[in-house]
Amino acid sequence: MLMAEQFEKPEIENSSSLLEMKNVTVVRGGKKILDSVSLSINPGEHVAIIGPNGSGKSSLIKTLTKEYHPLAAADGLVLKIMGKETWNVFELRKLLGIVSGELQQTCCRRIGVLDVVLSGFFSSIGIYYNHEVTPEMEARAEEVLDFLEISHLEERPMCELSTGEARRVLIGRALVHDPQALFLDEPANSLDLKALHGFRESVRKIALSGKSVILVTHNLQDVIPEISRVVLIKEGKIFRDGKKEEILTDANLSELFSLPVKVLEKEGYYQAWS
Ligand SMILES: Nc1ncnc2c1ncn2[C@@H]1O[C@H](COP(=O)(O)OP(=O)(O)OP(=O)(O)O)[C@@H](O)[C@H]1O
Repeated sequence: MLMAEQFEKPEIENSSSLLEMKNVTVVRGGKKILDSVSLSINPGEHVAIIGPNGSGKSSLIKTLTKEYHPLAAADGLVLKIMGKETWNVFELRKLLGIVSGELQQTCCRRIGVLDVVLSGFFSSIGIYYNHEVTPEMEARAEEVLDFLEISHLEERPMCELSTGEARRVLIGRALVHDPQALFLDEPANSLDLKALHGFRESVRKIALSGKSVILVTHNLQDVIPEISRVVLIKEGKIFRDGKKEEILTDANLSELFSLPVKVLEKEGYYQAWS
């Protein structure tokens, strides 16, 4: 992953924090969907944000990507990403590689895999007449496909790929611009066992390469062993935050999901039974 250094990047302040949120409240449809959220994540840290359906996980990501805006009037509001409060949205989205089911649906068109990966340079979906794709960009896209072991898919259209293959291509799109962090929103939904295994191995490789992996999920099975910190979110509030082993307990998960839950750990992976 050396060639990424050749590409122009926005100036990032020398920050000790990848992400700093204090008192972030977001209101949508007359309801607080994030309620005084305070969360700080360091560069290189791998974190799982876990919560039930409707707890505010996607809203948290949308707040980071400036799709949702916090209530400016909140006391002591801080929302800094890589030390900065104000961002050009396109630059920001390049620096935060985001992979979600929503993005996968948007990309499910007759666009070739290589173009989808290249479009990560332009924060677009597909390549258009005004995009200048350089040989260096193509080489970088090929390098990313190779890193993710999906070079054989390069010429296939996205709409013909399996869910697992498409998910990995979107990781490639997110990685092509060498982001500081990879944000995965419900990444393993609808993957079968083999696809799940391949997907986890790719994410583990990225985590070990030094990038932050921020995983947002309701499924404990998605939590790769490299993740050491878990944040539980319930009804738009941070409910627990700490070391994975201390947070993923029967008591915490039962309270989070409002039903009796048993947590099992095996070889660094977790599962919840109810
Ligand atoms: N634009 C919006 N307008 C109105 N309500 C919204 C909006 N976006 C989110 N919400 C509400 O905010 C709450 C949190 O939604 P969010 O999508 O963040 O949950 P989630 O934890 O990602 O859920 P899931 O696991 O089902 O994807 C839900 O009650 C949802 O209906």
